[in-house]
Amino acid sequence: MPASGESSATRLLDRPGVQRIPSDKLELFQCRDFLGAELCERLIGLIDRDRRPSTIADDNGDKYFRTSETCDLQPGEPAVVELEALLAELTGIDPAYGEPVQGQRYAQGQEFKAHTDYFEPNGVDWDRYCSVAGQRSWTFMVYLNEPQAGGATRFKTIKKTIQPETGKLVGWNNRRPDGRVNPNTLHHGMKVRAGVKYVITKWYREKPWG
Ligand SMILES: O=C(O)CCC(=O)C(=O)O
Ligand SMILES: [Fe+2]
Repeated sequence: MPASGESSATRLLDRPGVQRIPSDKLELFQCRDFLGAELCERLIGLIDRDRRPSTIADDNGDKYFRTSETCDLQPGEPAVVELEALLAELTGIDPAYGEPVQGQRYAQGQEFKAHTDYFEPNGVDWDRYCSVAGQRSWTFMVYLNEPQAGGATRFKTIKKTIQPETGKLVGWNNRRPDGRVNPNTLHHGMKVRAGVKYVITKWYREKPWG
C-alpha cells in the first residue's frame, strides 16, 4: 500500500493484538502491549524532563478543564524515533501527516474533561490550528504506566471506559464515514485518584504537517 495520510480498520486489524471496540458510532481500537515496558520508561523520562502546563484550543473558559502537564517530545530522541517507527508500521500513515508526538502527565487529582480531539470546523481557533495541515484525522495514545487508582479514558457516548495499562494503545478515527467530524469520539481523561499517569498522544492530520 502506498504511504498516505490515511489509516483504516482493515490496516489496524491486520496487526495481531489489535481489537476493535464494538460500536457502530465510531471506529475505536485498542492494542495491549503495543510498547514494551522499557521504551515506556524512557519516554516517561523524557516527559519528566520537559513538562509544562497543558493548554487547550477552543478555550471554553473552564480553567480546570485540562489540569495536566504536557511535553513536546523532540523528534530526534532515540526513544521517540522508535515510537514513531512503531506507529507508522501500525497505522500505515506517512509520518509527514503527523503532529510531533506529545507526552501528557497527570498527577493525583488531574484530568482532561470530556472533549473531542478535532478542531471545531467553525470555531475561533480553526484558522490558527488548521489552515496548513487541515483537520485532525486519527488519534493514537499509549499509556506509559498504570496509576494506582483512576486515570481511565471514558468514551461517554458509547459508555466505554478503557483502563490504563503499561504499553496499551488506544486509537480512533475522529471522522465519520462521510468525512465530517464525529462527535461520538467524545472522551474524558478521568481524574487520577492515586499515583501519577503518563501517556503519549499522536495526532494525524488530513494534510502534511509541513
Ligand atoms: O489521558 C487520557 O486518557 C486522554 C488524553 C486525551 O484525550 C488527549 O490528550 O487528547
Ligand atoms: Fe483527547
